Amino acid sequence: MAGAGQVQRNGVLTLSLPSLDEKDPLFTEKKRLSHARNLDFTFHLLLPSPIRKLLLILDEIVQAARILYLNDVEMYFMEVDDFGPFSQRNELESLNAVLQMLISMFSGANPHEMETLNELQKATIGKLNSIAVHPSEKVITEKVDMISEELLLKWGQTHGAKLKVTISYFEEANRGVMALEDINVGESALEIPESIIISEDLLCKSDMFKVLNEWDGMTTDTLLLLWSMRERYDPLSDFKNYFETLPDSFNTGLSFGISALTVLHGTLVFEELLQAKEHLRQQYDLLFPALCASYPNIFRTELFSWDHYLWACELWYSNSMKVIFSDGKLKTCLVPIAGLMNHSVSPHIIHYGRVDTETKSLKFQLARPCKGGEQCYLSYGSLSGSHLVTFYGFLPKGDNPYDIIPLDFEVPDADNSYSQAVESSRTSHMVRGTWFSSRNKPHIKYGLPPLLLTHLRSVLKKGDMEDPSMATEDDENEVSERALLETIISIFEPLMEGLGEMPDLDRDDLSWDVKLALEYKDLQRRIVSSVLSTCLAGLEIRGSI
Ligand SMILES: C[S@@+](CC[C@H](N)C(=O)[O-])C[C@H]1O[C@@H](n2cnc3c(N)ncnc32)[C@H](O)[C@@H]1O
Repeated sequence: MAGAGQVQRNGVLTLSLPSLDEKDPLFTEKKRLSHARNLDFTFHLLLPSPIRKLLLILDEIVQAARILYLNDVEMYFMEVDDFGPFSQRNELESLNAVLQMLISMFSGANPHEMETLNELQKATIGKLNSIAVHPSEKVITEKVDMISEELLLKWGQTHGAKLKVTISYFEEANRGVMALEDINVGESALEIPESIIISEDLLCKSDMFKVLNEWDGMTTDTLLLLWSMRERYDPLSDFKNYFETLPDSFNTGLSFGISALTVLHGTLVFEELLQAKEHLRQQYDLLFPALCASYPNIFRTELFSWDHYLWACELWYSNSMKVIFSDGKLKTCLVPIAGLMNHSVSPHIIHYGRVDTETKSLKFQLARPCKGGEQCYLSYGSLSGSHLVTFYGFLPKGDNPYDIIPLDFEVPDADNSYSQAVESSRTSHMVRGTWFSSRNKPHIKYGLPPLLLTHLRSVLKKGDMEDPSMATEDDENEVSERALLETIISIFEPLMEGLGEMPDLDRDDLSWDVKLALEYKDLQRRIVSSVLSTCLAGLEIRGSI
């Protein structure tokens, strides 16, 4: 998306957000939505304008930016008369785009324009500061051994890393990074030189690369995995300081034991975990013991066990980032120091994917301010709880808007009348906790996604067509609304039964994996229960129960 503001000399200030990107998979949807809402991405301001008017225009600009930066889940759950905010991620992205647009206009602006831009910038920063965030976790202050982390920081700084953060211990997430001073929007909390980022570029220097390049089916990702398995134990590694800060075990879902898996039986993540683990085991069996037998000097048996392989997989799943390097190539990499940042649904940093070609460093710039002494959080992406449990081994605090339960309906037969009755051709739908829609938005009906309701109404309408009644239109609407709610209940009641009763256990005595599995199941129950409650409340209003 390219765009900028533009200052004109005739008392009109033209503000332009980036235009819609045709490569965006949601391009058509976003175009339709902005038309339907009468929103443009260019705004003309008559100068001078009273502050009240400026703030009204700013609201409109933010509304347009929200559409520009919607992702597929946010778009799916969007209600007809809901203008946002849609999520913290979307809000941060939108407000930062507005800020960038304003900043780009300062040079070349005359005093009147400058005054207006200043007012708009102040109001945008005010909006950023007022985003409700989940409180930062507490730093553990008692003496914790941080020798390897301190060595890592020193090593990074000698290689040119610039840091406004340090490494600390936190209650839930183990290590994380803490701001040493107040850091403002746009400032970098960390700058990591490209030269100390671990990527495929290192592989060509390795003897592994020479022998494995010809190995059937070898990919760069597998090469990186194998490289890190050996590098971890190499006392002469250039990245010794980095490897020494890594934990002995990662505790992701891929390491769940039988008891935790038993807890998860009947949930989505259960299948996801089994499949992921099975896939990794197959990959391992394709490589070992063959590699150890063919190249015993490079692949020492004791370093390439299944447990070591799983450790390396968990390392890359939970710690790697995708970054565009200064040569323009997108590479999966491990970024020393920055790899210690934790994820939050209220992150400070949302974009960190491109090496700055001037400084040849990866900058972690803040999208919202972070106070000195607080943990500085990253966004790992718009990830669901099941993905976070499987590949990262945690569930974030606070409401995660991407915690969805997918619902796949059968594809209607193309040439029967049923398919014509189904207005939406979409067959994959989803729900999430209805608290996301109902909170502060009392006009929203049921808190269930409009696309799902439309789909089910169409299916039910078809059912009625086969059995035409003599009822009036009002009666019909009332009957179909009840049928809709009853249908949703009939989908979700078995799901709730499948999740079973909450066991009455003292969780402090449980192992990390069983605790996490129970936490995940609680979350699923909360989501399903919110859907059932909203439908039951709807039926009650209609006097049906
Ligand atoms: C990139 S590392 C971050 C550094 C990590 N905390 C450590 O001490 O090595 C990612 C891992 O940190 C943990 N983590 C990240 N964000 C978290 C959060 N919000 N709550 C709990 N654990 C978190 C998870 O174990 C995850 O797999």
